[in-house]
Amino acid sequence: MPEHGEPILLPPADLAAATRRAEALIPTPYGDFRMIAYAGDAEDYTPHLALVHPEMDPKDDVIVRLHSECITGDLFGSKRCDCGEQLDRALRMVAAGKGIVVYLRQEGRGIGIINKLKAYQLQDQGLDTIQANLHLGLEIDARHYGVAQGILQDLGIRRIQLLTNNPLKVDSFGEGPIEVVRRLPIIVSPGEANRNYLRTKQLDMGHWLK
Ligand SMILES: Nc1nc2c(ncn2[C@@H]2O[C@H](COP(=O)(O)OP(=O)(O)OP(=O)(O)O)[C@@H](O)[C@H]2O)c(=O)[nH]1
Ligand SMILES: [Zn+2]
Repeated sequence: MPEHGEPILLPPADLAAATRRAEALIPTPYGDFRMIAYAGDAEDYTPHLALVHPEMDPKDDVIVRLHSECITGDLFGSKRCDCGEQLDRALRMVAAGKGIVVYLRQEGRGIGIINKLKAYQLQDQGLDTIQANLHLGLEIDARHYGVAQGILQDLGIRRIQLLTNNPLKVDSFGEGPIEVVRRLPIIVSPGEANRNYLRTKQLDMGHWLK
């Protein structure tokens, strides 16, 4: 076990190995979705989740949101980030546009909730979201999107309209089998608690927030 303060090495994420494990219809305030769980291991308690509109047509340019897990924002409405509002907006857009939300279990940009809470504590001491990860000996962004591409392929999708402000997310599709035909912005108005965070994302992480 690493001593306190030592860098924590995360296991290499073999995310592309996830396969379809179970599915069921989930009625939500946004409408009905087919929820499909994808995991490398059938006993995985945190599988990636695809919420698929019942009339999604894989031959369309499907509206897709790849949403990285944020327990604080998605579940509890934390105002420190924009995730909860983005998820709400994405679910609305996907419900209206017969698309898909892929909920990727990459909490805290892939460092997990324990490290994210430590990073928040450092941010309360004056570090920004990038410096806090680095101070913990962790990557600024440890996420991978290969698994999401595997999920989209499993659903028969070839062309997508991607809901994101993050250039790295668009770039992750590279020359792969899924073509991003359009990027759709998903911008949340800043509030008091997330203003600095959003400014760092825009100025230092290159997010398209204008
Ligand atoms: N390590 C760390 N993770 C954070 C912090 N704030 C939010 N997150 C995580 O960041 C992830 C969301 O990333 P964002 O940069 O907000 O958005 P994105 O998914 O890269 O880009 P969009 O598609 O435009 O939303 C989620 O996994 C959150 O848990 C933070 O201060 N530190
Ligand atoms: Zn968040």
